[in-house]
Amino acid sequence: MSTRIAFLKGHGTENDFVIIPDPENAIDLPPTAVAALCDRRAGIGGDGLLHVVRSAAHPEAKEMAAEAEWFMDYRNGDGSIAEMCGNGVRVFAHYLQRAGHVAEGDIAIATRGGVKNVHLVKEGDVTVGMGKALLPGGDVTVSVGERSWPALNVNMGNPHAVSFVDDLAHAGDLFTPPPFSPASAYPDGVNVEFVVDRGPRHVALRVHERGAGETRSCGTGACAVAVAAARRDGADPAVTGVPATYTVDVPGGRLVITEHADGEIEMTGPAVIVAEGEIDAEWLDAARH
Ligand SMILES: N[C@@H](CCC[C@H](N)C(=O)O)C(=O)O
Repeated sequence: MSTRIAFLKGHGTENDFVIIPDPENAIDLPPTAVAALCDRRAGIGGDGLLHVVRSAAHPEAKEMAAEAEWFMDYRNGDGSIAEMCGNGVRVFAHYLQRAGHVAEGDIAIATRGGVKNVHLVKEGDVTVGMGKALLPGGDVTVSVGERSWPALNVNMGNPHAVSFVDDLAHAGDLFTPPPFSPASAYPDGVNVEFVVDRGPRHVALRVHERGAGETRSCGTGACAVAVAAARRDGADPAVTGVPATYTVDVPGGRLVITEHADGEIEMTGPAVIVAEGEIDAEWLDAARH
């Protein structure tokens, strides 16, 4: 009889994840195995994978262990590594609470994008301190077919290009990554958000995620969009001294983003676990090669 490995499946505004609890970092998860697990036909299916590891047990997180017991080793659905995942960190924290590893209240989670503070309540939405946005500057252009738009380069730990468009349909089918220029703006690839207005401080987006394709939501992307919208609207909290709150509709739901005068950004949204089960270890072993 083959060994089985526990997994869960969850989502945040329908940005969906395979969750692999592995406190001691004992499970080998090369990119091929991650891509196989995230495959929607031959695997479990997900936009990405949340590898749940104790910080002290992971070489990339050891230095954060004193501050944050758990490390979100985030992988994109194609097996590539990303610095941060905003929807993922809410689902990650919710999993830790459900598994009894943490209690309600404030907890710190280590990510490649630094330690993030998550506020957990008994039931309901989860709020994450996402840190500050960096605006590296430069003129960036994103295009789809014959159309092109200026984009704001926003770094939320991971890279984003935010373009305001007249109609979300202008983003096309998003089957392939939208071309951007200059290539030097994003040497490691980029997540691209297309944004329209829905009302005062209320926008909607579609996103093409690096390493995943078009997804139903992107938490870091929603934060990047709120930052871009605040600059466009003359509501930059660093200038006005007043926090700017934006409602960001995504195809899979709604996120609320507040940027404070000191630049710190908070995101609130749902976190859902939908299933748990076991992976056949022989299948996973074959997927590693
Ligand atoms: N869906 C995520 C972002 C995941 C990482 C991204 N694809 C990247 O490569 O940077 C989110 O909710 O932030």
